[in-house]
Amino acid sequence: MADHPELSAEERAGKAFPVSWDQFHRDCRALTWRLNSAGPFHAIIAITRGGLVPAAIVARELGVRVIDTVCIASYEHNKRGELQVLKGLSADALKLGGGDGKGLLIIDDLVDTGKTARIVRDMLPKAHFATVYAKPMGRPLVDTYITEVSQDTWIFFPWDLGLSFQPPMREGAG
Ligand SMILES: O=P(O)(O)OC[C@H]1O[C@H](OP(=O)(O)OP(=O)(O)O)[C@H](O)[C@@H]1O
Ligand code: HPA
Ligand SMILES: [Mg+2]
Repeated sequence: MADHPELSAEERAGKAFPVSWDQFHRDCRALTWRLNSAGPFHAIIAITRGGLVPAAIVARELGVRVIDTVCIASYEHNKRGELQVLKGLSADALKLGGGDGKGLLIIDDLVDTGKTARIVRDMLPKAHFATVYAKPMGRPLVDTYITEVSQDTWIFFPWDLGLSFQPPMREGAG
């Protein structure tokens, strides 16, 4: 190990914000309530992979049946790597959005630094951009979100969590 090992994004974040499946489902429904008045939308564009889960829930609630993906990888576990666009928008979805994204709904699970959002916004400048959670740096790039957490918070999504023993809060209690 190096003398000064680089801190991961999660370690830098410091605070933990774990989200259960129930909570996530409720937050996605709350997001849909807000989006309902911003639509109608011709199609949903999910930013993979984290955007796939909220996109499925929102699509069900709004009755949207055309769903495309923009596949972007930026974090390897909790370390940020180079942003990579692995797959762009399909020609069909681009056409539905008239070339500039009008009437399309882009969905991701969260916006953190905003770098992922910036790439997709540049692809579809007139699309509506929604995330379930937002941190201050990325928030200006999002049109609709539900919960803001501080920049030094790390959000743990239910698909990355499992049940485990929790020691009592008071030291020595048993
Ligand atoms: O605002 P940013 O700093 O760009 O970070 C936000 C992005 O990071 C995460 O995706 P990640 O690249 O880790 O891939 P995943 O969705 O496949 O987990 C998250 O799902 C967002 O897409
Ligand atoms: O807070 C976060 N949680 C999970 N994935 C992330 N990717 C960027 N920020 C986060
Ligand atoms: Mg993602």
